[in-house]
Amino acid sequence: QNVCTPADISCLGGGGASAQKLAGRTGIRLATTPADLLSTADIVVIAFKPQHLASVDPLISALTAGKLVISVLAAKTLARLSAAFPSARNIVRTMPNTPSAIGAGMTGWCSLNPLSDTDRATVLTLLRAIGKEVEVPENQIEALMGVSGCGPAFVFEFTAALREAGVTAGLDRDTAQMLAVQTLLGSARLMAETGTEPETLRNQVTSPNGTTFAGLKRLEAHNFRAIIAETVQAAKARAEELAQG
Ligand SMILES: NC(=O)C1=CN([C@@H]2O[C@H](COP(=O)(O)OP(=O)(O)OC[C@H]3O[C@@H](n4cnc5c(N)ncnc54)[C@H](OP(=O)(O)O)[C@@H]3O)[C@@H](O)[C@H]2O)C=CC1
Ligand SMILES: O=C(O)[C@@H]1CCC=N1
Repeated sequence: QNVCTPADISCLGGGGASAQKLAGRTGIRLATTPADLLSTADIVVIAFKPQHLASVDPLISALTAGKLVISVLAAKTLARLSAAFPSARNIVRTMPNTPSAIGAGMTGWCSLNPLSDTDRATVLTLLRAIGKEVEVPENQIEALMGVSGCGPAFVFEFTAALREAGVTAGLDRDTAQMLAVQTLLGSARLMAETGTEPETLRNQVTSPNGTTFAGLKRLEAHNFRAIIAETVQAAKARAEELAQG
């Protein structure tokens, strides 16, 4: 989104090929060691798997002194991050989602200490470059993870189910896939661009005793909303469990 240039960014992986590929694809600099990575950095984004936090602590803890650390690690609390990066000038815990890859992400975030005006502006610029952002109290991050962090997977599963239902109903797979994806996209844009409640838009599709009504009755009979509530609750509960570990 042109908020910075590739020359402003350096990356370091964990010994695999991902950082090299990223650098090759984007033109950002591939650092050779944590010291090389962090010597000129002011902001450090950590994006490895949560279970790697313990093993990278000794390498980078000291090197983050005075820097702003931004974490995307699921289930790693600000207290845990603060223990790992005790001399960072501040720490931001984020929960992004995969649509950020195309600038349509949704990121929830919170910070260890109130952000300075400069750091807040930087954080907002970075997060808005990949989609929308919302600041939430840390005790809401697990709930937010259940809705928007894991949510894309639930939406993809719904899309696949809609496609398969189309195939069962007599469509070929490619046509059913196109219908399902465009229906999701169009419905999401209609909600986002009009700001209208989904229930109102649903009602606008539903003629009395018509075809949509017949379909919605089946969703209700199978407790669609209860299933979704259980799904989000399970993700939230697992996130809370992992945060304890
Ligand atoms: N997937 C999602 O939807 C979401 C994921 N997250 C969080 O994002 C993080 C990354 O997840 P994801 O992208 O799926 O994971 P990936 O496995 O795709 O990426 C992990 C990255 O971490 C690097 N890495 C591994 N070990 C180290 C190390 N010791 N030091 C530095 N880098 C290392 C890997 O590099 P290499 O190839 O060199 O090993 C790789 O680039 C996780 O913490 C996850 O909780 C948060 C929100 C949503
Ligand atoms: O499943 C996970 O652990 C990560 C966190 C949110 C989305 N994916």
